[in-house]
Amino acid sequence: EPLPASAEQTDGFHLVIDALKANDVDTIYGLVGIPITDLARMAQAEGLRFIGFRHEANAVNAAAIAGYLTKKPGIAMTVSAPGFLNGLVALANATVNCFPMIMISGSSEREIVDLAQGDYEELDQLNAAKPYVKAAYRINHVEDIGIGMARAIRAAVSGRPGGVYLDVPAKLLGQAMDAAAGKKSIVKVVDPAPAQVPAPEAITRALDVLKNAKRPVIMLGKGASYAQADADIRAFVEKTGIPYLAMSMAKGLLPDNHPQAAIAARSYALKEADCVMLIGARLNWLLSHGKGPTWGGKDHKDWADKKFVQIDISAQEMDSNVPIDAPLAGDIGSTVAALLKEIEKSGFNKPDASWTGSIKEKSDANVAKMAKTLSAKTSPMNFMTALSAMRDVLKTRPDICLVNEGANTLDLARSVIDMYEPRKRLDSGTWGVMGIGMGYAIGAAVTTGKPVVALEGDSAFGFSGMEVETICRYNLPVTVVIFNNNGVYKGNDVNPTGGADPAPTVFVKGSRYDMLMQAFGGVGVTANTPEELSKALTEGIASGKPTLINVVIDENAGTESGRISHLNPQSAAKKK
Ligand SMILES: Cc1ncc(Cn2c(C)c(CCOP(=O)(O)OP(=O)(O)O)sc2=O)c(N)n1
Repeated sequence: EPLPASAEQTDGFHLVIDALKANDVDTIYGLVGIPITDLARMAQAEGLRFIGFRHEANAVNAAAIAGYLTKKPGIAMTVSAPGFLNGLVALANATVNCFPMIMISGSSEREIVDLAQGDYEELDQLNAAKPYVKAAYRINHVEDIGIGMARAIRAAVSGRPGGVYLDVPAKLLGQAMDAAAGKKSIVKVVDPAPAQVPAPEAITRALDVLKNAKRPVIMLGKGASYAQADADIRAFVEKTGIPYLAMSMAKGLLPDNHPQAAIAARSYALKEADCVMLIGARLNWLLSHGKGPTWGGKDHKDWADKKFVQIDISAQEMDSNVPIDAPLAGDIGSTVAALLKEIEKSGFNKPDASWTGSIKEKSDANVAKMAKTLSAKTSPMNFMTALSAMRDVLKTRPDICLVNEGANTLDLARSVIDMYEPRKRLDSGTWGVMGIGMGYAIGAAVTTGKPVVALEGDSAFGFSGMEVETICRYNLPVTVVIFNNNGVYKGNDVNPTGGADPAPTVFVKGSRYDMLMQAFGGVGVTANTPEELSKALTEGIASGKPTLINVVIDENAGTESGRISHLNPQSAAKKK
């Protein structure tokens, strides 16, 4: 006999799922266990996709990149304490990179945690998360699930996007309430990321600074990619005629072979520019903090005499490193639209051909120099000869995502492999973190439904390599390419003591990563030549099957820490 409608009950399990579905969430990335296993099963039964991982960090990385690609918060789910802590690194990375996501973790009961009475996986997760996330919330009562999820969603995507921690005590899931009241408590968030339009006077000021510049340059950051204002950003670059640079994840916003691309003349452009316009790019370590020799300054503290225009959604970002002459606090889409409108009205004279011509000259010279290195025949392959083969294959598929991490593998691929469409290059980003590879590859494959290529240094791959089983389990169209030079950075290091142990930076020689993929039913290939690499990569992409290409790279190739070796501290005490 069905219960009368008024007596019908719902509970925390169902309301968490209802709240996610009401806000168009269709995928959860996670790793089950107490207390979320049934939540995952019920979510799946109610039509959500639950992608189960082998380590929480990779699940959270997948959710983070899904957030970056869709502008909707990626959703990750972990168990309490150790599962939560495993995911926290990737949640912090999402926050640093401004990727919108929510990590929902089961947690212990407050009354036991607060008396430190030793609960199962006891940890004060809410407070442990706070320093590393944009916002952290706990829901204690079943009737608050709707508003709590709404808060988390809005916190993740509004303003500067970031990682949000949502703490769900085990008891909450079992709490029951009247079904009708439960339905009423679900909140569909209205306009979660409202436009933030800059003040008209800020628009005028910025255009004045740009119009008075003799040698302006635009720097596009991943915030510009994230904005999904691709047509307006392209129109702004082309209408102003200003040469532009792109940070690694902004590559492809305009095609890398665009006539105004200054990427191949980056050092010249940054040194010689008298005005730099930052669009969704922060002046952090990746841009030498906007000062010093990179920017034409005498020493690393010297603020070269340049004018800066900066678009950032956070007003507080301005003057972070050097004074900003024309701050534009607003979302990039609204701000670029307002700049275009003003240019329509008041016009804009393109920079003098002496400036754009000098950049083109430098670019062409550098491209010619690189072409020589790329066309060299080497055996075994080095990074550049392998990248040359990859570049030619990937050029035929501008629509697929390239995930990239490593040291030399990251730095060199960034300059060799051109991107032609926005949001296709997904890499170690702001933190230069290793371990994003398989998580990002899975998140991108699930989100886009298209083939993904993950180009990995062999050490970088090791951080998330077990997820090749996850890739096979869901039969994802991911081709993992490992540049195998037998070690962290290079493979030729020796134990300084002369002892039998391997040097801290080397791995087993001749390792066969391809067999790892075969172990789970995927396709594994070893490539010793550019031809073998091209063939395997073309077939991997076309097959849509999980594929791993173990690329044999000269162990003497590359430099320690790639292009950031200068960040290593030097020992002052020389051992006798
Ligand atoms: C989480 C984490 N651990 C360690 C590092 C340090 N690190 C490490 C360990 C790298 C791997 C370099 O080795 P690789 O084999 O992946 O790269 P190449 O062979 O391309 O140089 S790059 C780098 O900055 C890091 N960035 N992030």
